[in-house]
Amino acid sequence: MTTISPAPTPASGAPGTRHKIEFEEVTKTYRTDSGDSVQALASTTLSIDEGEFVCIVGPSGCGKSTLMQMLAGFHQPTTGRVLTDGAPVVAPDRDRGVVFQQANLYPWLTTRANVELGPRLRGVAKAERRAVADQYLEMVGLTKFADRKPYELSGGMQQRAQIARVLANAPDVILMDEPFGALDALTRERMQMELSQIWRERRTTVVFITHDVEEAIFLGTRVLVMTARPGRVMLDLPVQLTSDGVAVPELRSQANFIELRDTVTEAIYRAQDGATR
Ligand SMILES: Nc1ncnc2c1ncn2[C@@H]1O[C@H](COP(=O)(O)OP(=O)(O)OP(=O)(O)O)[C@@H](O)[C@H]1O
Repeated sequence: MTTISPAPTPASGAPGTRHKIEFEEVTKTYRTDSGDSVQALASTTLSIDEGEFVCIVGPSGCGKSTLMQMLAGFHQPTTGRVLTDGAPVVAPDRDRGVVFQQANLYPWLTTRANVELGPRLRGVAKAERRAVADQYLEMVGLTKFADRKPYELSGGMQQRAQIARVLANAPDVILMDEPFGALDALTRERMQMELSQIWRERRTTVVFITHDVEEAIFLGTRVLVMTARPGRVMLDLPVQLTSDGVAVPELRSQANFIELRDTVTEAIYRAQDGATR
């Protein structure tokens, strides 16, 4: 039976334990072009351990992408600190690979050249980087399309190529912002299975934003639900549906899956209601 426990206290590790990712009382307020302030994130303290697959859900505009962009190093917090391996995040870094909703492949490069790009920019020798690219292209089922240009690939294939490109950079942490949001239902399910498989093989720390509650529970080892803006984590649920944490399609009809889905959905409704009051 899946355990549902209340959100852990902010510093959930033992004293002196170093987490993979830490948010220490992080807030974010944007200043718009017209001079207004928009507080996207309320004070957020959160820790994520190595190998966790953390899914973040919440109402539209609640600050999910803001949280991830600070973790990626695209934005700095207004107050507080974001740390990885105990060091403040000050800029984007190849240790944190980002997969966006729309695959952002370079259109003039072949699929293989796109995947090879990271190792190439790091000065990895040609034979080695080609071997790395081919390994990941095979992993995502794109070997036959290695010499094609992105426009010759379907949306799902481009997304797989983007994932291969991120993996080829051997990041410590993979950040995914609604990576399957633009895909049709069938492709989306296939991609979820592939991602789960990749995670089983590598156990890379993953932070994954989605609007799809079932996707979050299916993939995550932990699901965070955020309140409406200014966002903060209102629910922090561990998910243990299989012994190795890997998703299989049958999970969706299990009673504990449905129970978790209802708990998370109800929390999102509460968050939305809170926003409209
Ligand atoms: N660069 C920016 N300048 C001003 N306001 C911003 C900026 N980026 C985001 N915001 C505002 O901050 C709030 C949170 O945005 P964010 O994109 O983080 O939410 P989200 O939860 O990812 O939304 P969605 O689920 O719709 O993608 C929103 O009100 C948004 O309009």
